[in-house]
Amino acid sequence: MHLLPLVSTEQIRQWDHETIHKQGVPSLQLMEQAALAFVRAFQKREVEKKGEVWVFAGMGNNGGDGLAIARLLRQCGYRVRVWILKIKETGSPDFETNLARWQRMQTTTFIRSEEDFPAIPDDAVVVDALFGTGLSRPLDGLPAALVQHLNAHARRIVAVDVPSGLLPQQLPQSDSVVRAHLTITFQLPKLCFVLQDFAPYIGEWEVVDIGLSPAYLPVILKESREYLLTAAWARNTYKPRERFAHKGTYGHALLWCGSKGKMGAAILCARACLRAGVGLLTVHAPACGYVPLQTAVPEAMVSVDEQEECLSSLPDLLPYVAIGAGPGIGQQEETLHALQELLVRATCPLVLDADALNLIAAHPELKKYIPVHSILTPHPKEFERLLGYRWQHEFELLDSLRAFAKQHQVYVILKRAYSIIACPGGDLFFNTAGNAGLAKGGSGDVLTGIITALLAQGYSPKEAACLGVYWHATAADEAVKRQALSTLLPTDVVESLGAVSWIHSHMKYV
Ligand SMILES: NC(=O)C1=CN([C@@H]2O[C@H](COP(=O)(O)OP(=O)(O)OC[C@H]3O[C@@H](n4cnc5c(N)ncnc54)[C@H](O)[C@@H]3O)[C@@H](O)[C@H]2O)[C@@H](O)CC1
Ligand SMILES: [K+]
Repeated sequence: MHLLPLVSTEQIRQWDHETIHKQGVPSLQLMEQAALAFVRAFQKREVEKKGEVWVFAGMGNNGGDGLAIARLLRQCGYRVRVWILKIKETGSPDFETNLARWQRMQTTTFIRSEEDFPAIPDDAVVVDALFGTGLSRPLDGLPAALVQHLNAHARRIVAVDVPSGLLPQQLPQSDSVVRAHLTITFQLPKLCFVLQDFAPYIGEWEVVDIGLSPAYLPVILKESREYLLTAAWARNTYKPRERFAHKGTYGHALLWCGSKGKMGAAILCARACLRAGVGLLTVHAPACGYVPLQTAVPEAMVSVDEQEECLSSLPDLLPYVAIGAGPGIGQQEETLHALQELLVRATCPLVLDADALNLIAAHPELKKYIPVHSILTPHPKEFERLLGYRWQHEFELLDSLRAFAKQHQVYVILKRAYSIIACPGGDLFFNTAGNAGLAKGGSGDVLTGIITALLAQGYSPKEAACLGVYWHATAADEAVKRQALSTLLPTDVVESLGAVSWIHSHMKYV
């Protein structure tokens, strides 16, 4: 387990409710725990205490959190000021209690109209505690004006739980949503945190544990259809090498890749496949690839195509338990025919990438031949070609991914920042590891090699897709410790596959 469910605000409210009413944790105590968790994260990130912290609080529980945070930050030595958006007579009970506690230490200023908006100093950090998950509709009137004032004048905004004005289940359409630089959110990440359309509002984000009852987590996990991949999950899923293993234990993979001018793709893919633990590897490549492959990847066997410059045939497929196809193959007519034959004849799931996907997109009649449980690894443009249309927004993208995976009974990996893995059963997995150094030709070839290796070693297609994405990304994170984002090469990612920390807990020195 150890996957993190990405939740809706409804789910998290239900969890709050269960913790308060079934586990008997008073809501005021929960608020204090939330504030404390927030302050710990805040302290690590906002170490400068030169400027003041300006807390803007609403009158619901998010505002109550803000007041408790103000008190705790003050105790930690920050200079804190509090503004309260006064839109009604009385706030929630926990807000009122925390207001009284704060007012015993320091005064507050109430904002009743736009004339009350303060000029915000450049060195102040704004804590946005106006509205949280209780918001029911987009902001308007005075709250909307205050949000716009903060967006226009605050140099740094840290949001409590969610940026105020954001409705996590709806696209942000108005400009009355706080544009936070950092969001410190409670207990679990919300689905919108991994969606591109929400990124300008959420900024960086961090999840803090506020101590909601673990007894309720299984209910959330059961209901959830979207998850975040984590190191703990990867550690659990990864199968360590067995003492009495031999090369046959870890499968014989075939990579069907390369063409003249693109043999590098085949080489990168093959190196990644070997590093990711495959027992035996054969690369089927055009004749022009024979010497480069044998030289650059001596561990791999090479099966030579009849054609000099592009793929036109298949080897006997019987020996192989996993097949990766596509890197560097080009889109020649002969290759198209051979690809169709591969799709028809393969008896194991395939990993399909790059021009294999483009050929399928250009000849949609091929889709019906894709073996069930194959793994497709398009980047957004390739997925758009496969779909035949462009999605308008991220929620539509998620629907399209699910529908495509279900219709064709395949796993789709949408490669981008926060890659998404869509499963035929409807589950979505999100990866938040990795970095912009991966935005370079050759990164996809490495991913295909890793996933093919995992399939060959007996991982299920779902595990191979998810673990492959996570391994690739965390290897890139490891590699940038010695490289800049701009200088990172796919080769560095391959070389770092063995350096990721989650893999090493399995080493047994006996
Ligand atoms: N006991 C709990 O349930 C906990 C809640 N926590 C905090 O509580 C937050 C949720 O608190 P609440 O449910 O009180 O709600 P919020 O504090 O998010 O805001 C709701 C308040 O805004 C008003 N409101 C809603 N929509 C509005 C709109 N469009 N324009 C103007 N006013 C509007 C409501 O009448 C209500 O007073 C979470 O985000 C989190 O910060 C944490 O303290 C942890 C524990
Ligand atoms: K907020």
